[in-house]
Amino acid sequence: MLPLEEKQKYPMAPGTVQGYGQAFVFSEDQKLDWCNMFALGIEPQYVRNPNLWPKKPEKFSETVEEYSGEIRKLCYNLLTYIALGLGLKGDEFEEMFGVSVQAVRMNYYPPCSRPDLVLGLSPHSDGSALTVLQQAKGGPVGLQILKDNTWVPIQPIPNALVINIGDTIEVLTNGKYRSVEHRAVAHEEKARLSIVTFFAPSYEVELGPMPEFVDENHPCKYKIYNHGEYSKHYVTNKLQGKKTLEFAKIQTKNTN
Ligand SMILES: O=C(O)CCC(=O)C(=O)O
Ligand SMILES: [Fe+2]
Repeated sequence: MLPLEEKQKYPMAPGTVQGYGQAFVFSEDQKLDWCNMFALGIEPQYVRNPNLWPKKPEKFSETVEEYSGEIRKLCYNLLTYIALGLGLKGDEFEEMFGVSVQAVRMNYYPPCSRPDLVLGLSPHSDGSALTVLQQAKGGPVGLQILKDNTWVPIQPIPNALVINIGDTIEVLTNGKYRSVEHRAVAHEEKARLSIVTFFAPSYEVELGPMPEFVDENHPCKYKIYNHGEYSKHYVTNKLQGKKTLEFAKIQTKNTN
């Protein structure tokens, strides 16, 4: 592992999500997650901050480029099959998304002597369309998803990626496919590393439920909004379950 002073050459500035540090921290009183992150914007080029690309290890940048190129192809393939599975044209999402925004985040969860007192990463859904999550070999179970109000641990499968549906797909399908609420827990003795790719529409894209998923039995749940604004809202708020998705919800009158 790189020494701290090397990592600190690439700091995540307050209110930003790229570089080394802790994201989603908004107050002195906030209980911090037991996790160090290193995050980079990958595509399109304008989301990159070259000053944050580490010079060490020597092959880091080349490896990230190669890995991200392959994951990008995978995401486009997944979106094709998801579209076909939903009865849409295979290239529906690709066309709608424009030049998709891709970012990578490496989450390092050190061992914690009192894992019962902390969370590795607070509950949230991802603000992406799809998330591709890779877990380092030999690490402990850390990822959990919320299913029927119960946190279910996701056993890492060797050489397998975990694919999560993000908020964009939930909105586009008017809730037919829901973004998964998840969190990470720390382990008493073992460190854990996850490498997570977020794949999302271009920031200019206006999103809302597709007409195919709205009818009298399925009223429109989300408004039309700009994805760039949603992303901004997402990264400037605390991780708190699926709360950020409320940004996109059509407010129904409270009839109580
Ligand atoms: O480490 C994990 O398994 C979860 C990471 C995650 O949810 C994220 O980075 O958004
Ligand atoms: Fe996540």
